[in-house]
Amino acid sequence: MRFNEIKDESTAMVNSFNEWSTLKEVVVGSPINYDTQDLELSFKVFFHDVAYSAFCYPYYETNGASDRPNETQESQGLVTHTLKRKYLEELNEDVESLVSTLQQLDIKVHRPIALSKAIKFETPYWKADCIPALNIRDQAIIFGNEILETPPQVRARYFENDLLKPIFYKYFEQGAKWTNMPKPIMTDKSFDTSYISGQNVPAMQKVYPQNESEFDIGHEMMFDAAQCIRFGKDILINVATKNHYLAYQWLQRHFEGQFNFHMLYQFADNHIDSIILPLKPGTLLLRNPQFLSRLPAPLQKWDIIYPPEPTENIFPTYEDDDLILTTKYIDLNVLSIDEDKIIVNSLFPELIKTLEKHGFTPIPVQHRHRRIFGGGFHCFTLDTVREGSLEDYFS
Ligand SMILES: NC(=[NH2+])NCCC[C@H](N)C(=O)O
Repeated sequence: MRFNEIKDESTAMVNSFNEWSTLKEVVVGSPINYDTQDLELSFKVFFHDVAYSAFCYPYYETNGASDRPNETQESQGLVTHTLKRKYLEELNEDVESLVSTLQQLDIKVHRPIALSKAIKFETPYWKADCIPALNIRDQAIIFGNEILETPPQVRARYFENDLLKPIFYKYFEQGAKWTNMPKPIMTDKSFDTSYISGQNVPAMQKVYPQNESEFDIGHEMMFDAAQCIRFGKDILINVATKNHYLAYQWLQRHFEGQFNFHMLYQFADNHIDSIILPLKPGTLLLRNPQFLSRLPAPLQKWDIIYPPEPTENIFPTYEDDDLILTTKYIDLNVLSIDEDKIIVNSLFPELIKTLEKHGFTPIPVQHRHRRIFGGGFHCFTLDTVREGSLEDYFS
């Protein structure tokens, strides 16, 4: 029997074991039609660390809704935040310049399907507004020749990876393994909120109400790929909740004998690629010395580069009704082209200087609205093909 093949001979075999080996192919996310954020439980839990104060009082204290001009409450109670057009247009310009920079470096760039319009969807359990495949680091990771899709933590991202399917099929045709972790039902009770309540958040029930459902099955596996950092055979994995812990167990069993997972306990609420990024074997970018003693022993012997403390003036000035979704450390989220060249935000020249001092060659690209759209260059990309093979950097 013969089937039509969608083989694209110029696409190579998926091969990526770490964050720094010479980059050959990469997926760059698309911000098209990123208009809306649903301010519901999963979103608020996910962005708690940074956005908590923005979501909360006095609006939610009183009625759970908001009177800000760019927020609306639909009849079913879903509060949505509308992102400003200007930010989206400027973001799109910056993403396009990232794409052309990568192409000039002779790297093959794949793009997801762009969201053609705002899409509302519902599962048997809840409703959401689709988010485009922009922060594509978050829900997929490459382990060698395997594409692994992780189980979403934000409801609006449930179908986001569908926008990557044409790319994953191309790699599948080239021989990639392709695995999905179990998808969560995601009722309110699926979320372990102990990380948040552990911080003594007042009025937990008001801000993060968890209603009962007949479909409740307890805490589920929910976890993002961006909670992992790859060092060949060894993988760091941030675990802050029971939801993450279940995923950690899944990964250990699935990759037993292939990869070692080193748990970092509550390094952050979820993603760690604005805290730690290895730049080459023996050299690590680390947000600050507080994290050093909590790293696996072999890494504590590496050369550590601490980025300069970011100042507010490297960010655009935002208005009261804008939702800031990242810490000021987001520009640490660089993308390595190889062991020398690194794509760095041109708006953080102090970081560029620091990297130059350590012998790297930064390639500046402008990225203005990283705090509004929740990601830097590492978040916006998925490095599907890098040179090299499985190696042990820890012994
Ligand atoms: N893969 C990502 N989307 N990473 C973004 C991490 C941002 C991090 N939570 C911070 O606030 O600095």
